[in-house]
Amino acid sequence: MMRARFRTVPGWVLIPALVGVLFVLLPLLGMLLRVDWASLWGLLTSESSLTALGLSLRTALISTVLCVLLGCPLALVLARVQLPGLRILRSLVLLPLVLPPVVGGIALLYTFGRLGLVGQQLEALGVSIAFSTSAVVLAQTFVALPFLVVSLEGALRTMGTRYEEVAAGLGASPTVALRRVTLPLVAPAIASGAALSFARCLGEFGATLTFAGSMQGVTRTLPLEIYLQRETDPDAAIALSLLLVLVAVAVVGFSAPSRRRRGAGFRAGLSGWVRGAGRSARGVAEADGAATSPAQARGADAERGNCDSSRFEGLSGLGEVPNLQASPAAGREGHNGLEARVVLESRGVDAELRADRGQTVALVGPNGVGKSTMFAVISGLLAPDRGRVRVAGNDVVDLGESSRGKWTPAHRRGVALMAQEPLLFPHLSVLENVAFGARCKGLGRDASRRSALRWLGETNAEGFADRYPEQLSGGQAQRVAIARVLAAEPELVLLDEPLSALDISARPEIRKVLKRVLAERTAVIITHDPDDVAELADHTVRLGSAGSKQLDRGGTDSGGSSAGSSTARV
Ligand SMILES: Nc1ncnc2c1ncn2[C@@H]1O[C@H](COP(=O)(O)OP(=O)(O)OP(=O)(O)O)[C@@H](O)[C@H]1O
Repeated sequence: MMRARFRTVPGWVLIPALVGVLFVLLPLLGMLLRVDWASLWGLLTSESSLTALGLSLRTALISTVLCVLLGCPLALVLARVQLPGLRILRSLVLLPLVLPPVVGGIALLYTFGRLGLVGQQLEALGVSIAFSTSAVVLAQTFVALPFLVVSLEGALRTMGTRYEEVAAGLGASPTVALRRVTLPLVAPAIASGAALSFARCLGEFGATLTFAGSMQGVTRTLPLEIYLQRETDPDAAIALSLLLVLVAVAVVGFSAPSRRRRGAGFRAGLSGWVRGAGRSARGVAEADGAATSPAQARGADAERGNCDSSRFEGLSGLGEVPNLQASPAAGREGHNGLEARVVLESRGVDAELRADRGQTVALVGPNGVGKSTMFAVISGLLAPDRGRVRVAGNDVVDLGESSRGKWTPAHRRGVALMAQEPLLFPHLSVLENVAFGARCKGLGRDASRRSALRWLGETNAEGFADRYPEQLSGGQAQRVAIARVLAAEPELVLLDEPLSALDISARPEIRKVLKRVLAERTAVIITHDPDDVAELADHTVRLGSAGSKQLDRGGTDSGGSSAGSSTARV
């Protein structure tokens, strides 16, 4: 019986799809029917066939290694670096994808041939490339490189940079983040790109014939051997073609994404994250056993983002805290908490933010006023037009007309940023995630793990140490993320709505954990939830169009003066 299910594809699409399948499979079937099965083995194991096969496999393997070595950096630059002219460079680099291979062969000949641009110099050094096995490798690499670049660049763009940003906050230099985060996360794309490149190398014909010629044992690869045999021994040509088809099927099968492969889990997680969904209210509610009715979901939405900052006015104060400008530490040169002044005109942000050492400041204000922008500048993810940021007494940013032009990279600031979604590294276990920061600081493997276990204990998450992030509920993942940030021992913790992706029933427990672990730490928390302010914050700063304002502990306007420029929109 046919199982009823929601269909996303109209039924008629199956007909042209089937024609497409037949279009590819029929010629292969036609060839299969012409195979002389009785003499197949003899034809495949003839000396000329084995020589050509061996040469093809050897050269394709070397070329694929070259593609990986050159293609990975190239894809990283194309996907991540912003330079003028990079789009044009990208089109040029990918040209071999659409160029007839014979044209590629001619281009290589006039570059590396005896009289070519580079070939002349090489000849003078006694190195001759054209019509050698090296020429085969060059021709194959030339045509196959774009396959790896395209496949990896796409994966890097889909992945975005947020995992690297988390890694930087935990103290990972760009090189460490590349080795421990980026490359493992895009490993499936590298593998499938390499498999495609390998297949392309195996099938390469036009560029090889033009640039390397067809000398048995030296440059005559399998496709060239097939072409030659077609003239003299069609049965041998068919047998070798069958062999090439089988190798291609195996390679394409390896490179095709499999639902069962672990990498697929990463990709699913990544694409969900790219969609900006994080964990949906429903998903988290199910994971944590919370209610999921539409009314509750609406309530959670209201809690999450669209909270008017005027709600904080109605809360009663929980204790008198000196206002920022009057704070004895504030404004002093030796202030060792946080002092930030940020101007970024393109986002309409001009604001100041201060936090005394060991205190938690709640940063509140309406949507779009610049709270996350402040965090991005303080943590080193975004450069302001002008501004100064001091963390624990050190200038980490000092940019402006009359300033020294100082910009400390994100991984050297001691500022850890925690976002709404936990963003645990999906390829690392919970224990490895939490040990990440300590490892970046150079601590040994065992010591890092011991420290990670201690922090997992602090956040009541030691029971998940051996699990992978995809095996955690939203609340559990957030507890692990808190442990990971604290295990990195940052000078300053920035929390950007850390509870808003959680169902409301999961929030009190995480809030309790945060209250405990943030005590005595310098922290700033962006929140739209008055409960967070009441329970976690020593001070509240509200950003708004009339300037940033110091509120007292419960969120009540304490009458403090504006912390931003009086003329500024904050
Ligand atoms: N990537 C970006 N590029 C350009 N402008 C941006 C970008 N992100 C945010 N902005 C703009 O910068 C301003 C400040 O945004 P920001 O995200 O810092 O506000 P926010 O106070 O954190 O808002 P929310 O409470 O909704 O998170 C807004 O006008 C927004 O449209």
